Amino acid sequence: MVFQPPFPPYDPTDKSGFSYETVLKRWPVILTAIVDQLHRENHDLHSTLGSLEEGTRTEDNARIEAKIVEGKGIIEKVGKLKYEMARDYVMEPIPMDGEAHVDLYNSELEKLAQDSKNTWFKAPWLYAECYLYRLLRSYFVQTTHWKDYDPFHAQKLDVFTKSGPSIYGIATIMHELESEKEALEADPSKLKVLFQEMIQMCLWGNATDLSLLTHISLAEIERLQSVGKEMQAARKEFILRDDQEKAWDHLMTVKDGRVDFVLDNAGFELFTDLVFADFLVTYTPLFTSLSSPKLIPWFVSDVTPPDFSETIKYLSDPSLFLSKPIQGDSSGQSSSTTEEGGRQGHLQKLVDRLRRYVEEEVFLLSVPSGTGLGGGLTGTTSSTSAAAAVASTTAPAHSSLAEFWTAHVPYWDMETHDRQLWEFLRKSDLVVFKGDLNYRKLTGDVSWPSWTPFEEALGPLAGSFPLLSLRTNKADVAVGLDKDVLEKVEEKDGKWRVNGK
Ligand SMILES: O=P(O)(O)OC[C@H]1O[C@](O)(CO)[C@@H](O)[C@@H]1O
Repeated sequence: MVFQPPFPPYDPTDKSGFSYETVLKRWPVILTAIVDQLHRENHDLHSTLGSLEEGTRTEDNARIEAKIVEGKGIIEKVGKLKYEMARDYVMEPIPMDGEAHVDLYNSELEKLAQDSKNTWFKAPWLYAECYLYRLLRSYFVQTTHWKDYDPFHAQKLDVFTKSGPSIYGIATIMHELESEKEALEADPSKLKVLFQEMIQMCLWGNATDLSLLTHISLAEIERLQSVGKEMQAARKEFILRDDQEKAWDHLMTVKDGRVDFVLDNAGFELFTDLVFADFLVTYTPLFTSLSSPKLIPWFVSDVTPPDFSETIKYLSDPSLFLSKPIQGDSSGQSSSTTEEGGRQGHLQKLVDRLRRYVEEEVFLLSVPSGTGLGGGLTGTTSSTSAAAAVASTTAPAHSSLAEFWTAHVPYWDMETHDRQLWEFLRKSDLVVFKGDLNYRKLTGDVSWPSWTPFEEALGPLAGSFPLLSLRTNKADVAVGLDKDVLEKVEEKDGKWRVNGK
């Protein structure tokens, strides 16, 4: 039985909504960026060919030429898609490309056709956006040479390299906290304050405005302890709600427990997720942290299995960040060498610990190591399956743990659509859903009145497992607000639903 919410889904037929703006302006930009990226790749391939001597036609040449032709084919498809989208054409069925969910997406498309909602400006936004990324994936999967290509990879890496200052800042905070470990462990109430600060840090990792990250230190923790809840609330600091306090109390008592992260963006946000996981497995009795990536390039910047390994690798490579200017440094002067070395040392220590957690399978990915795009194993597979440690007792086959996240299905239907995954998450001690899209899927992206309690908006998922949703607002749906708060926020900032602040 699928859940029927009492409100309609957001869709672009409401021209004042964010989905209209997205279909009209934002998706075309994303599609154009893919075309530009492919042109660049093809140009590079041409240059490679050009640099080879006349008459040296090798197998490699033939392969490069074939890849260029296929690249042109994808460019044409993306261009056609952009044309049709702008003109509100009917959305075509996804071709049988051998990867997940073709039938699921296409049968939903047929249902939408019955109500004449199977076009770009009429389909529910959540469905259409997920369909878009799945359709794009089919263009690559159907080729021989671009199957493993992530058209967003260069963008993800570029953003990551610009996050150096925030990454170093957090590494230094973690370093300082480590030196206070004894004081923290001796006083669980300090750890609770730290938990709420970690949630903040992990939350703002999802924002575009990284300046909202706070500085955490033992002194700051003690100050927060001393001012108490009312003062914190008055200063608009984030405080734990009662149910979050209960979740914390549970985490502190559970033995060999597991925290799950349903990941969102690669790079800096993934780094903050790993730091939060590091805090949880280091300071609570939690034993493992299992992260769920997306199996295909998704919403531009989401973490795929190759991104996960790459992030850990690049964090160890200072050259990636060191050339970048320090954000917020108005002096225009670069930091001193000693300072640089100190920051580098703090990051290295943190990264060594993260690496060790990965090696010791304290940090697990929900797919085997070496999983490539689409879920297949790449040639670089290591013998250990990352999911194996968990799988040995509790997990179903890896694809069941990963595929659901690239379906369009609201999470209230998780039990119906992917019972194995639902059962698996039921054994988790905390499931952290990162980012806006996960929030939209948790609430079904329907137009709930904003004072609807979060639990109600979760539908039948409520109570399945302890969950924490960390999202900076990038879509219209928002629930769980008191009416007076809603009124104030509407007055203060007309764009609060979508501007991520
Ligand atoms: O990375 P996040 O936080 O999930 O954001 C993705 C969100 O961004 C958007 O593209 C809007 O900015 C939404 O379509 C989507 O919900």
